[in-house]
Amino acid sequence: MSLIELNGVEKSYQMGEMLVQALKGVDLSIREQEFMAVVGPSGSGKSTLLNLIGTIDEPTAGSVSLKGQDVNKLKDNERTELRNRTIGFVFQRFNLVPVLTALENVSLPLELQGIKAAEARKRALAALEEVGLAAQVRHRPDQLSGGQQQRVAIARALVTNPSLVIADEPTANLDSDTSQKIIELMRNLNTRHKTTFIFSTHDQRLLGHVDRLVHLQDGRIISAPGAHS
Ligand SMILES: Nc1ncnc2c1ncn2[C@@H]1O[C@H](COP(=O)(O)OP(=O)(O)OP(=O)(O)O)[C@@H](O)[C@H]1O
Repeated sequence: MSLIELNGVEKSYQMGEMLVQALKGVDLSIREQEFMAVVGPSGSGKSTLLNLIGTIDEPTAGSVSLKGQDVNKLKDNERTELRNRTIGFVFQRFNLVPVLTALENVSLPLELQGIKAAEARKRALAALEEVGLAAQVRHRPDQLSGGQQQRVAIARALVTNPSLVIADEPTANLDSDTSQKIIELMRNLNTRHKTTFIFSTHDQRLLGHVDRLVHLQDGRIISAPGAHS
């Protein structure tokens, strides 16, 4: 079974008088454990696509299914619950809570799920060790480099054991060496945990590790070869 299935997905935004068609009929099936990149020029619809896959936005037409469930047919609270249980997010600007330490940032999603503080800290510590930040757990975001902050964000996305991690331009604010290392880290975690990863990028040099490349242009997929092709 596919983890995610998009059928005939369209997305339009009303901008005053103008209708912007961000996605114009996208069919896409994403399997468990895939490591997939979405590329395309600015404005081609990458963020729109990731937001739909992440169930944080709804299509204007067509359907998005996650684990066999048509997301549009769920009530708001059911969709939020499915999202919290299934998907982790990594952002371009890291989006860490500035006043919290790395450990507290990574513990937070677990505590929000009602997991006791001691258990949450234990799991957060293990996640931070996995991304190579054992020595920085007590640092606040402003005491970490950009690459380290993104590692904290990746640990935070993974600590709840999601099936899928969505990363919208996770390396946009990083230099090219650090960007490579972040993609390699995501690839390692993908292999080790069998978590599906979908990330968007403008950087062709980061595509060496991917199973699949989805190329968007003007709201349409222009190539989406199968895994390992
Ligand atoms: N909330 C919105 N309201 C109106 N138009 C939007 C909105 N979000 C996106 N768009 C438009 O939809 C189209 C696709 O935008 P999207 O952000 O998905 O592209 P992108 O490929 O992620 O671009 P970039 O690489 O610059 O981030 C663009 O024309 C954009 O202006």
